[in-house]
Amino acid sequence: MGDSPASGADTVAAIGEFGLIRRVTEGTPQPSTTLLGPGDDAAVVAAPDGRVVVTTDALVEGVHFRLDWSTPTQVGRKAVAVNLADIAAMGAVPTSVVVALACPGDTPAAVVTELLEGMAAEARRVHVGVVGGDMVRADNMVVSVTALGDLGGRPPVTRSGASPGDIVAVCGRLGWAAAGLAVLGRGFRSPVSVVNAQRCPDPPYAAGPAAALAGATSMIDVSDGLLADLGHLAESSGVGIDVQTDRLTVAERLVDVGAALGADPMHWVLTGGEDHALAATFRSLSDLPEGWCPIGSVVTSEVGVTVDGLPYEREAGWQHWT
Ligand SMILES: Nc1ncnc2c1ncn2[C@@H]1O[C@H](COP(=O)(O)OP(=O)(O)OP(=O)(O)O)[C@@H](O)[C@H]1O
Ligand SMILES: Cc1ncc(C[n+]2csc(CCOP(=O)(O)O)c2C)c(N)n1
Ligand SMILES: [Mg+2]
Ligand SMILES: [Mg+2]
Ligand SMILES: [Mg+2]
Repeated sequence: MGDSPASGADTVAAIGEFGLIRRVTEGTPQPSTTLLGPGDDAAVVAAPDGRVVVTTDALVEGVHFRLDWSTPTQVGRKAVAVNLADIAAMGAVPTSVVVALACPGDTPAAVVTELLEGMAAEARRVHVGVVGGDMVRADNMVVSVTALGDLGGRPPVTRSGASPGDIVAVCGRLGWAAAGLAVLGRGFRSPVSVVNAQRCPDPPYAAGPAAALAGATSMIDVSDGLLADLGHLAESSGVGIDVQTDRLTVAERLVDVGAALGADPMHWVLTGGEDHALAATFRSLSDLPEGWCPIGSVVTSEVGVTVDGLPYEREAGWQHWT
């Protein structure tokens, strides 16, 4: 599964760049919004409302995933999912995905094909195609995805539209991937529910456009941690946000894992990234679409995020390089 380099005929180096491209693109079905798919210098995709939403995020082996923790399929799914979550966080629906893969030459070709199949599978969940990509040599694996999306005629839901008096709400899981990371980091492989949440998120894609339709005033996906990402909303909007911990449910599974590892599960909920829940603000409680839960409010205090009215003393979320 990638932890022992393959030798012989079926490595990336043996098949070569163009053989590999043929292997992963030929015969791949495309949805009707793909007007011209992989194989030319660029793809052509429909942009139904004349505007295109575009986002990109890269996953790096050893930083975002380990091939002894996750299958190539899970890594591929995750790489696409984190990007589709950013499209959803704008209130858009995805229209297509392009992918880039860098890996060493002794990577088994099966690792590459499974990874790309995982990407295509996650894209298929939202009825979009992988319409192009790139494959290059590198010392470590890097998977980079660009996703395009469509606003369906609505304005984008930005990070900057929250105002005092708004309700802060979330849709999706919080703390599960962080619990999974803690489990994997200690060398365990179970409970599988939290470990799988770390291996690949299950973002509530449809909740983004639903929030937009319901009049969400701002929105973000939780990639780095709830407090860290609400911090981006607060800063962009120039507001304060207070999170009420009695509004946050800590799943029984997280309580159990926290007890087993001597960790505080509420800390995972407040600061764990990688579940890609959506967090948004709404003018009133009655605006919240199904599946959204109120967790706090936008306040007039200084710009930033508080927890139960107080500053949070620990790290608010993940930061590269610190
Ligand atoms: N090198 C860059 N050049 C231009 N814009 C960038 C660059 N890196 C990040 N940005 C922009 O900065 C903003 C914040 O980026 P960030 O990666 O933190 O957002 P995100 O993808 O929502 O979070 P995450 O990466 O944790 O999933 C985005 O609009 C992104 O496009
Ligand atoms: C092997 C391994 N070590 C650590 C982590 C934890 N981790 C990595 S990136 C990130 C935040 C989102 O990143 P980004 O801001 O780049 O989207 C988190 C919580 C992991 N997933 N795998
Ligand atoms: Mg990003
Ligand atoms: Mg985001
Ligand atoms: Mg992102």
